[in-house]
Amino acid sequence: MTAQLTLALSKGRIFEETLPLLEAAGIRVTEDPEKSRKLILATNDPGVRVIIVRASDVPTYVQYGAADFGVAGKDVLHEHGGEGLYQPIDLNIAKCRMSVAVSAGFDYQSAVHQGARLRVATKYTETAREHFASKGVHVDLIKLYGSMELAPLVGLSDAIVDLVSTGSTLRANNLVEVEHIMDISSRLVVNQAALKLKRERLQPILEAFERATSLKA
Ligand SMILES: Nc1ncnc2c1ncn2[C@@H]1O[C@H](COP(=O)(O)OP(=O)(O)OP(=O)(O)O)[C@@H](O)[C@H]1O
Ligand SMILES: O=P(O)(O)OC[C@H]1O[C@H](OP(=O)(O)OP(=O)(O)O)[C@H](O)[C@@H]1O
Repeated sequence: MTAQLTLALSKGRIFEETLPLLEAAGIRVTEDPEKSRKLILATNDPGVRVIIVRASDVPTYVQYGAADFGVAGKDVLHEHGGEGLYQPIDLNIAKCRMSVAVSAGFDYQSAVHQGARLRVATKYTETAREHFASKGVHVDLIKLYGSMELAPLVGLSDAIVDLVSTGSTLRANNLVEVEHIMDISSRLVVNQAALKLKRERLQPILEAFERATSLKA
């Protein structure tokens, strides 16, 4: 009997941008997560199923082997730490950057140089902690789960650490990007035990993903 493979994806951009890669491996998801409330989706391959989880939960499902493989942003992987995960391929999808942003009138350089504590609101506390520690800037981190752009506008924080792509969310809220922390794209992550035990099933899919990714680059 061939092993069943479970792929963890989040709804939205990661699901949409992974579909062509799956197709390159001959796999078609037969249900639409935007239309269905189902969390386990079938594919045309009876040996492969897709589970729909929150973007930030993908590494956890894969780490514990509840999914054999998944797709997660570098932002999410950096926060998770990557324990128990093999990360063979940068899929070059869901591309954006992690940045520090402040209200347009805020003098960030002076605030940083004066050595005062900076209040920083973010969902990405580990990444922010590392970034400011490497610069020797003292920060008070305020953990948020979304709509980070609001925090400086209502006095919750001096700065935010968030993802930026087109910059339109920052512009719409009169914020400016003052530091680029890292470029972000999504990676394929594989459970380390599954990589050994289900290698025969996984390998052709990983190879197809790799080919499709390099063709796109
Ligand atoms: N504006 C963007 N442009 C391109 N890629 C993005 C953008 N925003 C986020 N991403 C990338 O896509 C991934 C998934 O983002 P998505 O918005 O679907 O989930 P999320 O709302 O950040 O996560 P969660 O549901 O766990 O809170 C992010 O982890 C990031 O790597
Ligand atoms: O620079 P931009 O192109 O405006 O993208 C940046 C926004 O995208 C992400 O949010 P989210 O995924 O909630 O928003 P989206 O799906 O509307 O991009 C991120 O947290 C920013 O708020």
